[in-house]
Amino acid sequence: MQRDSIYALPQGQVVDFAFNEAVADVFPDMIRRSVPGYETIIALLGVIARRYAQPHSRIYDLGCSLGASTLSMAAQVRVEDLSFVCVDNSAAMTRRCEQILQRHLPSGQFQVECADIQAIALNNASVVVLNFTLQFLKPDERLAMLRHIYEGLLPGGVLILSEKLQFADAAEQALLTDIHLEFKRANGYSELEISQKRSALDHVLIPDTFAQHVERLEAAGFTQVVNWFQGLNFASLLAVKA
Ligand SMILES: C[S@@+](CC[C@H](N)C(=O)[O-])C[C@H]1O[C@@H](n2cnc3c(N)ncnc32)[C@H](O)[C@@H]1O
Ligand SMILES: O=C(O)C(=O)C[C@]1(C(=O)O)C=C[C@@H](O)C=C1
Repeated sequence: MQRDSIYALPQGQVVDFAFNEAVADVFPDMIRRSVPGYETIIALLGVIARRYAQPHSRIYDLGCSLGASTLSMAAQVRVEDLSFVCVDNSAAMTRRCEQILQRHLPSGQFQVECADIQAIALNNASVVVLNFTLQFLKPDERLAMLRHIYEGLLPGGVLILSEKLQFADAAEQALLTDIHLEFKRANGYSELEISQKRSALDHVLIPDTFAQHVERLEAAGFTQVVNWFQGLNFASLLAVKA
């Protein structure tokens, strides 16, 4: 695995974070060292998908990056005639994702699309995964995305939504941000790497509060919303369509 050193040297002006070739090259290392619980979430996604996957349906992995969620689900799910649709608008990601999935899954079982997840057709879905992707959409476009997913889900289908959280309570926000920075230091990131990445993500990753997520999921139509994981300021919810 290639080590992430993207922000190791001082950059005159830190540009907005983008999922480009350089990020795609180091992505597995970057996300493991940045998101507390990432590996656990990936492993448990598969277990959750196993419960909800329906025969003759599709699983959508939206903002798939290198396909980690799809690989975990494909290893767990055991139903007949199930296919995976993996979508990302970064060509650097989808090119690598296609190669990785080809090595692990039968070619008829998956498709990888380079597209905006807001523009894709979505239907016959038993499971939809947004693993750290919704946070990159403009806040005023997020409800429409969830409604689109809800419409494309089969009855009994599930959306698994993982996000970085922010907190309405200033003390809770400060405490969890602080421990998250300690987590990054413990994983070998320098102060310079941490601060440059924070500037790069500033207007790009806009987190919501847990309450905003629940309210938006309910507004989109989901009846059961459950917080199944939290590691510091990162959480994952599951939302079921009745
Ligand atoms: C943090 S990564 C997701 C990680 C991945 N789901 C995983 O579990 O390993 C976010 C991904 O979402 C993609 N993305 C962001 N906005 C998007 C959009 N509007 N349409 C498609 N992909 C998008 C990015 O290119 C990036 O690869
Ligand atoms: O908050 C941070 O510092 C992060 O790095 C978070 C985050 C994410 O949640 O997607 C941002 C970009 C990278 O893809 C990996 C992790």
